[in-house]
Amino acid sequence: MHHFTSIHDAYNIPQLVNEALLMKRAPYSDCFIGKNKTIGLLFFNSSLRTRLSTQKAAQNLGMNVMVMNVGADSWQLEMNEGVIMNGDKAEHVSEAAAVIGQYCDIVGLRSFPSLVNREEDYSELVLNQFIKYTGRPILSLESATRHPLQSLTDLITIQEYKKTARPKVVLTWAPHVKALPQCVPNSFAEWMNHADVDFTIAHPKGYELAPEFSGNANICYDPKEAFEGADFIYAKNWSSYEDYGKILNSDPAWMVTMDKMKLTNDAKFMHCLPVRRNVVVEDAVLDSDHSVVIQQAGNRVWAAQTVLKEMLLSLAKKESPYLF
Ligand SMILES: NCCC[C@H](NC(=O)CCC(=O)O)C(=O)O
Ligand SMILES: NC(=O)OP(=O)(O)O
Repeated sequence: MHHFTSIHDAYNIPQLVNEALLMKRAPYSDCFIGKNKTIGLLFFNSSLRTRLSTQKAAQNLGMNVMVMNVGADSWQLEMNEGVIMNGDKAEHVSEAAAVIGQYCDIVGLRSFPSLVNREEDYSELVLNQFIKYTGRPILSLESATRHPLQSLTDLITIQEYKKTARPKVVLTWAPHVKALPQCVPNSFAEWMNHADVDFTIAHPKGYELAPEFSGNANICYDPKEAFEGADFIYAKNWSSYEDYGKILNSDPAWMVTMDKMKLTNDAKFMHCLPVRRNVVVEDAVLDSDHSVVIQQAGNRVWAAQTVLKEMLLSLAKKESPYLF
C-alpha cells in the first residue's frame, strides 16, 4: 500500500481487518518496523481521536512523529496553481509540501471540505496537491470527501461485535446545528458496500449522498422503518450533497432515541465522535449498553497501525527491493 486515501488503496479488506484485530492483541509485535522513519501529521482542522490514535499507532511501530496544525502554526497555504499571491496566503503548497517531504517519510493529512464549492471539494484539491508535491506516501486523516481510517475502524468494530454472519447495518442521518461534511457517511457507505453486510442508509429527502458512495445500499426515508431489526445503528449528520453544504432539515424525529433502539435487534450504537448529546443521540442511548462509541474510538489505533505497517512495508520494498 503506497498511499491510503480511500478503500481503493486497500487490496484485501478482510485481511486488513484480521490484521488489525491481531495487532490489538499484540500491539508491540512490530515495534521496530518504523525505526528511523518519520511521519508528519498535518492538521488543517481540529481533531482529538485521529491525532492521538495515529500518533500512538506510529509510536507503537517505532516511528518518529511530528505534528503540525497547518494554518494555525505555519503559514497560510495557497492551493491553486497560477495565482498571483498578493492576498493573505504567504506560501504555495508546491514549496510547503515539497519541504515537508524533505523531513518526512510518510505524511498524514487532515483537510475538511469548504462546503461552498462542490466541484473543488469533490476534486480533492488539497489532498491531491500534497500527493503531487510531497513526493511521499500520503495517509488521509480525513479529506474533503472521505475518512478511510474511520471506516476501517468501523468495519473492525462491526467484526468484533456482530452476532450474525451478515448483520443489518443502518447508517442514519441525524440532526445537527451546523452544516457538516459528507466525508464520514460517504466513506462508511463505500466500505459497507464492499463488506458482507445488509446495508441501509436512512435520511430525509434531499440528503442523498453522491451515487458513487451510496452505491447499491437500500435507501429509506423513514427512521422507524430503517431501525426495524437492525444489528448496528451508525448515526451521523451530514449537510446536503445536492443542495451543496446546506441544512435542509432539523426534525428531532431523526434523533436516535431509546424508543427507536427498541425496534432494533438489540443493536449496537456507533458514531465516529465528536457527537452532540441530545441533538444527534439522546443521553439514554449513549449511556446504555447499546453504545460502543468508546470501544470504536479505541479501535482507531489498530486501524491506523495496520495501515501504517502496510505503508512502511511498501516503502521498505521500494528502498531495498533485494530484501523482498
Ligand atoms: N472527524 C470526525 C467528524 C468531523 C466532523 N465533525 C464536526 O465537525 C463536528 C463539529 C461540531 O459538532 O461542532 C464531521 O462531521 O465530518
Ligand atoms: N472521529 C474522528 O475522526 O475524530 P477527530 O475528528 O476528533 O479526529
